[in-house]
This record gives sequence, C-alpha cells and structure tokens, in this order.
Amino acid sequence: MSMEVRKRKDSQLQTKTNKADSKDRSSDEIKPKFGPLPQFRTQRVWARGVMVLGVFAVVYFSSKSNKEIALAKYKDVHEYLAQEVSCSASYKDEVIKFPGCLPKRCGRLVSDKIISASEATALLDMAKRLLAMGKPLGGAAILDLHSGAISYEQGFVNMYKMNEAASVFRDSDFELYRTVQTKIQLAVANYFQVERDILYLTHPTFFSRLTSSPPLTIHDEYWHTHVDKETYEAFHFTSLLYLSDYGRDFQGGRFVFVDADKVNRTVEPRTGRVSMFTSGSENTHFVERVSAGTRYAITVSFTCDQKHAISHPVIHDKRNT
Ligand SMILES: O=C(O)CCC(=O)C(=O)O
Ligand SMILES: [Fe+2]
Repeated sequence: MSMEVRKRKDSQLQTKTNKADSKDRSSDEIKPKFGPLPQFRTQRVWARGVMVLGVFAVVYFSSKSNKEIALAKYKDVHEYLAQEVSCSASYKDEVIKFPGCLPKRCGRLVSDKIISASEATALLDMAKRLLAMGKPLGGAAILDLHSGAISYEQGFVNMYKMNEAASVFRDSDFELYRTVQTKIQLAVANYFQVERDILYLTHPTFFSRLTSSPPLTIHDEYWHTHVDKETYEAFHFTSLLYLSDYGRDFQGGRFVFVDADKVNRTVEPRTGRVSMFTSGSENTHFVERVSAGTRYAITVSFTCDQKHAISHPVIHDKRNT
C-alpha cells in the first residue's frame, strides 16, 4: 500500500471513530423528557418538610377515628354479655322524673338466650310476609304493627286498610309478637333493675328491613349517629331483636356504640339476638350501611312515661279501624 493510500485510509478511520465517539457520548447524556429539571438548592429541606407533614397528617387523622372493638361477634353465642357505662347526666335528669325508672346501672346487655330459635324463625317469616305489602323506594322499609304504618313509596300507608291485609295476617302473628315483647320487657326489667309494671311499650316499635339500595327519602338514612332519647322523645330503654345473620344474610349492617373513650363497640346481628340499652347519650350509636343482602330486625322500645304507652296490637281491632 502506498503512503498516500494509507494516509487516506487512516484519516477515514479517524473520522469514523470520531463519529462513533460523539454518538456514544450523546446516548450517555440523560435528556429530561419535559425539558430541564428545576434545581432547587433547598430541595432536600422541602422533601423533609413534606415528609414530616405527611406523618403529622396520618397521626392526626388516625387519632380522630375511633378504635373498634367487637362487643358481640356473630359467631359467639352469649347468654349474658353485659357492659356497664355511666349514665349521662341528661338521662338521669330525665328518668328520675318517673318513680322507679332510674336504673341500677346504665349500659347494654346482649343475649342470645332470651328468644328461642323457633320464635326467631317464625318472626322472620312474619316480617318477610308482612313487609312484602310495602313498596319502599330506597334501602329501608319499616312496618309498625301498633299504628299500622308500612313504608310505601315516598312515605307510609296504613297496612290494616290495604285490601290484602285480611289474607296476609294470621292470629298467631299477634300472639307471637306479644310473647316475644313480653320476654324482652322482663329481661330489660331484670338487667336494669326497674319494675316491670312501669316499663310501657312505646312508639315507634317496628320491624325493619335494610338493603343496600341507595337512599331516596330521609327515612332511608338509618346510618347516622344518634341518641335514641333525642330521636324518639319517649324512649327510656331501647331493645333490638335481630332476625338475620351478619356476614351470612347480609354484609355491613353492624350496630355500633360510639363511646366516650373513643372506642366504637360493635354488635354483629345474629338471628334471635337481643341487644338492650338505656336510651340516653351514654349509648350513642349508629347502624352501618348494609352493603349486600337483607337485614331484618325488630326495635322494641320502652318508656316509663305512661302518657306515651302503646298497647299490644290485636288483629280484630286493626281490621275494623
Ligand atoms: O336496627 C338496629 O340495629 C338499630 C336501629 C336504631 O338505631 C334505631 O331504630 O334507632
Ligand atoms: Fe337508634
């Protein structure tokens, strides 16, 4: 090869190598997709500040939400699960107006042994049969055997005035309802140590059926935290009889006591389970929204105020009203 040819080749090789080098260098440089990144000198300080704020936010919000404890789980069968809570001052001020009404204790009692399994099954059958006469728009339907009110479209109608009433009701429904209410009344008198004769059934005492359908009227919003004595003026003692099972027949729908010690204590409904409590602010509570299935229950309420007493419903009276 002549000197001239070698020089040309060398220079060609050099040019190629230079090209390759510049290509490599450009691929090493990271080009930000959206232009140059801002360079804060205080970037680290900012990052730390944001982290500290995040930790504060987590601590703040978790300290605001109550801790949760299961008072009565679905799977456990309780004969007598009691929890005493100090009576609120306003509750005491209210009940002392009625001789013999001040309970020995305030608080709650859950028992799976007051109502028999066959009574609960028969009541559930009755609840399903009678509530089928209603036409609720949202997820909550009620049926009050005392007044005859049943959820119907935007409000309520008197079911005793409905054409199908005579064929739907059975005499045994009223006997069963009375027997069960009397058993609950005795249990309330026993646990709270008040005379049975001064515990009157009061309004509203009703069957309820809850589903996950979206609320359409104010009556559908059963999940708000409340005090029964404030919602229903005449209440002194509240009791609930559950007719279906949490986690099997429905999801959600647990009963929750919101306590002053920042603990939410839950009662999981179970067929035949009775939960009773003093109706003052010592027993502030709510019912969780039902997320699936159907939840049946009966609310049986008592007052010591005779002027708010209601009598046991009797089928023959009701058909004539
Ligand atoms: O159904 C329940 O578990 C409770 C309902 C309730 O809180 C009420 O009727 O005041
Ligand atoms: Fe309530």
